[in-house]
Amino acid sequence: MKILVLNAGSSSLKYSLLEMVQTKVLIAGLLDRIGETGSVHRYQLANEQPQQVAVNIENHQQALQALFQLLTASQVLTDQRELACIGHRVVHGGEHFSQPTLITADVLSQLNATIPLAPLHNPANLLGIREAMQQMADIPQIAVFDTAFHQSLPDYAYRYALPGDLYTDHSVRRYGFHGTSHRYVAKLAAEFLAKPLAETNLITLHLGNGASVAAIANGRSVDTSMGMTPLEGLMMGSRSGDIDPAIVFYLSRTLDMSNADIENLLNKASGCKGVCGENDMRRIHALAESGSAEAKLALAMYAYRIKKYIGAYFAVLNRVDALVFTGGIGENDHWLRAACCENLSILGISLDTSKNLNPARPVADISSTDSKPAILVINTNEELEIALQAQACVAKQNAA
Ligand SMILES: Nc1ncnc2c1ncn2[C@@H]1O[C@H](COP(=O)(O)OP(=O)(O)O)[C@@H](O)[C@H]1O
Ligand SMILES: CC(=O)OP(=O)(O)O
Ligand SMILES: [Mg+2]
Repeated sequence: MKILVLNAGSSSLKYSLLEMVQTKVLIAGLLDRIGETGSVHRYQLANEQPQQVAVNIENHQQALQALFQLLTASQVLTDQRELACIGHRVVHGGEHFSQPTLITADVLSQLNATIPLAPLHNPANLLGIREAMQQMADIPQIAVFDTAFHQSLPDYAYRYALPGDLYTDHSVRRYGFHGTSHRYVAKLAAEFLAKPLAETNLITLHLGNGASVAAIANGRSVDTSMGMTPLEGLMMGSRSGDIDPAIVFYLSRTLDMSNADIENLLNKASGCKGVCGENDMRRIHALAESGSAEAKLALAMYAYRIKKYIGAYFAVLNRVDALVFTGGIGENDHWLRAACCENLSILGISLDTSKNLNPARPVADISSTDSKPAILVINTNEELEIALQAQACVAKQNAA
């Protein structure tokens, strides 16, 4: 049984084709710079070297066509009908969607209504869905939401201290994101700790280009750092994370910046990029090693903010079975993991320096024997989690 997972961004299409019986990735790739000059199709077939092909892709329609040509040519999918379903990553599901959902015309129009909540993400996700429905009308298409796992937050965690009608009439609340990843690593963590997920308390740190923390009580998300949009919370590659909202008025009033300028500043030119000019963590370390004071400051700020959330979520959870590091940075950056765990003996956190240097894959405990919580490094797999959830959704539909 094969499932195609699509993650459509405004100028990119990420995909994975999975064989579900052996849970094997047959091919995974990325078409980027859609609609710009110099599009590149990067992909890797199972057990082969990564490939990179220059292509001319003007829109998402052409991107999907190029993808299907490649799937056929490389013989990983000879006929669309081999697909059990297509799983789509949808960043924002609003309050309506807390489960993976079979996409119908009705669902599409409800998804359209979420666009004002996620203007930077959902329009592109929907473009990918529409195009896939055009080109593969007979294959069930399932939406899997980044927000879904966090629908279990209690009201005192998801409400902002704003007038009530902004919530009741305008849906202004914390939603949280990266739920697919937080959920996936939570399952693996519980398995590793040999505890039922429903009895496991965790702090999961998803640290990639976007970054978020979740407090998980008895297997359910009870708080998370991202908010109504993926801009709140931790300092990220190019997003500011938490700031005083009054800075926005100051920028508008004093620097005469437009809403669009400020939105762009906070999303694309802030975070690590704003502080040291670089958003890729590997390059930030290289800059810091070559003596850049700004890069050192960015690293110190990045780790400091994570530590503050760890402290806060200990207070939320009371008992923490494990701290989980995941995402490109969480999985690979031993310096950062050490910096986040430094001087947290008050919480019983104690890292084993040598285990931290080279953790086993896909799950490793890098805590020292006297640490109270385990400290786990877990490779996330959002594509696999989306495929598993899409598969379960189709099975439920078929049973109904
Ligand atoms: N070995 C490494 N050391 C430090 N950072 C790394 C390493 N490998 C990848 N990263 C960082 O991971 C980040 C990307 O994370 P990833 O989860 O792939 O992003 P995305 O959110 O786009 O999926 C980048 O900042 C990259 O520099
Ligand atoms: C929701 C979000 O922040 O996603 P990403 O990390 O992929 O940008
Ligand atoms: Mg990612």
